[in-house]
Amino acid sequence: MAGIELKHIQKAYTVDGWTFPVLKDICLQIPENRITVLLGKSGCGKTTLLRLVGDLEEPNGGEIHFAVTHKTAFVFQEPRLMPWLTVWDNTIFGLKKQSYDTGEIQALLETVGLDGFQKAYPHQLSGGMQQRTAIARALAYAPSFLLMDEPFAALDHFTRTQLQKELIRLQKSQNTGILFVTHSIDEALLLGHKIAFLEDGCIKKEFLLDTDCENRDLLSKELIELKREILAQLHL
Ligand SMILES: Nc1ncnc2c1ncn2[C@@H]1O[C@H](COP(=O)(O)OP(=O)(O)OP(=O)(O)O)[C@@H](O)[C@H]1O
Repeated sequence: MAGIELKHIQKAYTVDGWTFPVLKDICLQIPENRITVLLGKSGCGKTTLLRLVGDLEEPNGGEIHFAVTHKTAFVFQEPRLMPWLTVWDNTIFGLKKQSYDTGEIQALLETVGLDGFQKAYPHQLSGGMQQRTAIARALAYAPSFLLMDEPFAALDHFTRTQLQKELIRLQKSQNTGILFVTHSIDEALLLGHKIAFLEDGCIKKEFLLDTDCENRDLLSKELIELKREILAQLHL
């Protein structure tokens, strides 16, 4: 099996003696080398699902199947960099000394647009550059799947648009699978090869997009129609 398969995943939390289900019956195929977007309203359980896939939490029921070899790395909404470390040292943070190639790390920093900033500290970077460092750190680990939890939500429109484009380029060049959480329909339409709409603890609908991510136009007839279809799911 290639990619990740979620079979009838359940997850409930107990707070103050009261147990409530968040994920009731999640079935989803997350393909390798593609961007799968998990889209849904605030509080519907997107982060919970991402944490289960990243093995940060255990499901109460169901199964998660991975391809034989897999490595996951996270990128969160906040960059979560070490303030006392440079861009370079943040990027290699967590890697064993002999396990990386200096030339490859340099190439990675060039790819994410941070060449020349290797010696800069986080406070000397813009928000977008900090998030690029977080992406470089995750990619330095050479994951088969990158798990991204609203990584651009805190950025301004222009930086967000630029990083979305860069992510599409990076995904192609690194051939990494991405599970990307967002509650922005536009972001889902721009990035997703597959969009999984999460509601009421289940994947209510999946949308597959044929067009190459690099050539998407939110104002195209195809994407406007798809946006209408997604909005219709929201019952607003
Ligand atoms: N560790 C926890 N203990 C108890 N309840 C939790 C825990 N983590 C999440 N929850 C609850 O699970 C529900 C889903 O939370 P989750 O963060 O997965 O949603 P989300 O879709 O990612 O939301 P948002 O888009 O606002 O980030 C919420 O009601 C939240 O309060």
